[in-house]
Amino acid sequence: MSIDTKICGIRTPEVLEAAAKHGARWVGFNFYPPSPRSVAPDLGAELARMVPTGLRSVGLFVDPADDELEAVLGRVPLDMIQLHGGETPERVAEIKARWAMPVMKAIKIATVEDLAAIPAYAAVSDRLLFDAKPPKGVVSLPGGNGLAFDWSILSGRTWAKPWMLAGGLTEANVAEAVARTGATVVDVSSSIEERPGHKTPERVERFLAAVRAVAVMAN
Ligand SMILES: O=C(O)c1ccccc1NCC(=O)[C@H](O)[C@H](O)COP(=O)(O)O
Repeated sequence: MSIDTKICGIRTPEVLEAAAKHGARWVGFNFYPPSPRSVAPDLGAELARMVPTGLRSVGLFVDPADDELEAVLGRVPLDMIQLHGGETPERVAEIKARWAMPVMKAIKIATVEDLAAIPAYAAVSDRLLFDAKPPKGVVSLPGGNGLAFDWSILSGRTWAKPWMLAGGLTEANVAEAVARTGATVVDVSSSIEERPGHKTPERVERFLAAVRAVAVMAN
C-alpha cells in the first residue's frame, strides 16, 4: 500500500519543486486572504502553471463568494476546488455545478457527532478532507492550525467518497495517524514550516520520506 500526500499552502517555486521531486501527488494553493499561506491570484497562476503533469493542483477557499471564485478560477489552472469553511451541502453542489470542477469539502472533526454531517457532503462532493475542528476562541483560522483530532473517531469506518486526512500531521506522527484511520492520502501544512506561511524544501522532503516509510512498513 502506498500513501499519497498533499502539500498544502505552497507559496514558492522551490517548495513546489521539492514537493514534486520527493513524491507528493497533490499540491494546494491557498486563496483565503487572512491566511499567512495565502497567495494572490497572479502568484497562484504562476505557481499552478509550474505544476508538473501527474501532480494535481487544488485551490483552497473559505466560504468564497462567486466573484472571489471567478477571480481565481478565471486565471489559475486548477484540478480541484477545496472548500474549507462553513459551506452548506447546497453551496458545495452549486459551486461544483457552476464551475464544472471537482470539489473537495473539508469536514472538521472534534467528536464522533461531527461525523453526522458527512453523508450530505459526500453526496455532493468528489472527495472529503477530514481536519481538526479549531477550538472556539483559541485560533482564528478555520484550518491549517497544526492541530490533530482524535483519530480513533475515524477508525474502522468507510465513506462513500475518497478522502484525505489532515490536521497536525508531522513526520513523527504520520505513521500512527495512517494506522489509526486507514487513510491512504494525507494532507500537511504547519509542520513543514519554519514559521507560519514559510515552508522549506528540506521539511517537505523529510515529511515525504516519513510517508514513504509508512508505505514500506505497510507492505
Ligand atoms: O492553512 C491555512 O492557513 C488554512 C486557512 C484556512 C482554511 C484552511 C487552511 N488550511 C487547510 C489545509 O488544507 C491544511 O493542510 C490542513 O488544515 C492541515 O493543516 P495543518 O494542521 O497545519 O497541517
